[in-house]
Amino acid sequence: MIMPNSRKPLIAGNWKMNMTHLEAIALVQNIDFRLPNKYFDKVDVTVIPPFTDIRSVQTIVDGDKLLLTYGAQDLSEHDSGAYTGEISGAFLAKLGCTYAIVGHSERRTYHNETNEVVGAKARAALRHELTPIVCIGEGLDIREAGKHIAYNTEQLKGSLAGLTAEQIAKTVIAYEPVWAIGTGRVASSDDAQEVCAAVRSTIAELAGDSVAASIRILYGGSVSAQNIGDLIAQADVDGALVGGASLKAEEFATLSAIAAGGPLP
Ligand SMILES: O=C[C@H](O)COP(=O)(O)O
Repeated sequence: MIMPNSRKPLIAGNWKMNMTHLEAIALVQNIDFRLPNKYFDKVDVTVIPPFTDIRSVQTIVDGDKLLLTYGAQDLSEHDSGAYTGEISGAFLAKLGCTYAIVGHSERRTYHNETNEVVGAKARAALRHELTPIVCIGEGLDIREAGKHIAYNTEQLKGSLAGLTAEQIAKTVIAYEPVWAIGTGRVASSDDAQEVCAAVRSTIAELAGDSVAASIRILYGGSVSAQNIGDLIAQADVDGALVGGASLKAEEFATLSAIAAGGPLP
């Protein structure tokens, strides 16, 4: 039986391919200005900028001793060597990253990343003490066919196939229905809960009840300050992977504050 666990919400802002390093500095400073330290007792907030921004973000976070963390949108499954254009987990760890997204649907779609590659990247992240945010999610055809639970369960199992229970315990899972990404068409909170609950049951099968009780499961897809309250209120939704709304400091700070249980900044 999966016992209730008080999981600290995580709000992760995936900037995707937006923001130069100069814009990144301004955005992080703006988020910090709007989100005072008191919120960080109740919510973890992280930004996931493009690789070229990470050094600048590190400088601000370290220099100003911000409680906000940061991560990367991808990493190589390899640690070093002749892999032109790739970025190693070792480099990201040295830059102070906390998280690395793996298997985002945009990587699966545009870069043909398979579950095997996603699993290898998750293991690479863990080798360097980065927390992988492992993304799964169904397309519209699967949702309309009513096969979304089976699809997501299989994608999750495939993506975590090479990981031990101890490694799974150190991951974050993000459920992002592809039809809700960047479309303004958010899944209902019931839809999000249904899949996130299935994810937790699958984690229990793979790694045991205690890991299932403690692992954080995020929802992603058109999350905004308007809908985060309903989403985070669901029993198995522990936060959000936010795209578009994470590029607006005021909205990102507001939705982070809502995830913390308020008050509004
Ligand atoms: O990683 C973030 C997701 O792809 C969601 O993006 P979105 O909030 O712009 O729909």
